[in-house]
Amino acid sequence: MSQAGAFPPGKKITVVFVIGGPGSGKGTQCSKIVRHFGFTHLSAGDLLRQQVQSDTEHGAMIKNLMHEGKLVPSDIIVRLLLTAMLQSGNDRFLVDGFPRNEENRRAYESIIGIEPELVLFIDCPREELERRILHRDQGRDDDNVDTIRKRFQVFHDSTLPVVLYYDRMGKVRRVDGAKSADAVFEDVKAIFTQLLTTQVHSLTHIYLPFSPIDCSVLIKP
Ligand SMILES: Nc1ncnc2c1ncn2[C@@H]1O[C@H](COP(=O)(O)OP(=O)(O)OP(=O)(O)O)[C@@H](O)[C@H]1O
Ligand SMILES: Nc1ccn([C@@H]2O[C@H](COP(=O)(O)O)[C@@H](O)[C@H]2O)c(=O)n1
Ligand SMILES: [Mg+2]
Repeated sequence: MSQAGAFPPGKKITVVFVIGGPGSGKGTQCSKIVRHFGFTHLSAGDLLRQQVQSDTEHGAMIKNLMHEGKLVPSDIIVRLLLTAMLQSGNDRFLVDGFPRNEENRRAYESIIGIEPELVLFIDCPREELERRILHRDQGRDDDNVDTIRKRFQVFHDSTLPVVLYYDRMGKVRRVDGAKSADAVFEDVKAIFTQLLTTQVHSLTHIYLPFSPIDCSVLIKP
């Protein structure tokens, strides 16, 4: 049963999925989008790392799966995303690093059920991805050569098919992630500007079922 009704009624919730290989720049671009467009950035990986750090019920299992570059059960990550969305009080969300596979996508549709407006796909060659991650000094347990290789395999085998699914729906906006972070954001900025302009335009064309003169028939003599 979808929890879409858990959001305040009458509030349009905008969800954008941000998908790309490990190290493609999802977090980097999401930080820029937040500053420029006022979205709430929900990093699936960060939500899971918080579970590990706070040693929750699933913390140990999540830690082991992340160390292996494997994906955690979809209901866990989807319920973490839902809780974060509801707690934020915002109505615009960047869901970073999700969905990662078909199971993620189906669990999201079943539990949250808010169709993404767009899927931002940050495309970047593998050699560049590996270079970035091995130079990234964030102390992540999964930024080692072995785990990186497994994460790449998951991205290729499980995540790219999800990008294809949304591409068939015309929802994917691809950017060249190999450019500089600022140059990538120029492309990202154009995509989000178009999205939000279209949304404002659609709101100003709300259909009124009757013209003002019709009201006269409702006024008792
Ligand atoms: N366009 C870019 N050019 C060069 N370096 C970049 C670019 N974008 C991000 N980086 C750097 O590459 C590393 C990975 O970036 P980031 O953490 O944003 O990627 P990510 O897609 O969120 O990765 P992960 O999936 O592992 O969380 C960081 O050190 C970041 O500073
Ligand atoms: N939908 C997801 C997203 C992430 N994970 C696990 O977290 C790891 C790190 O993700 P980043 O986006 O921060 O790179 C990822 O390798 C997975 O182990 C997940 O299980 N499901
Ligand atoms: Mg990231």
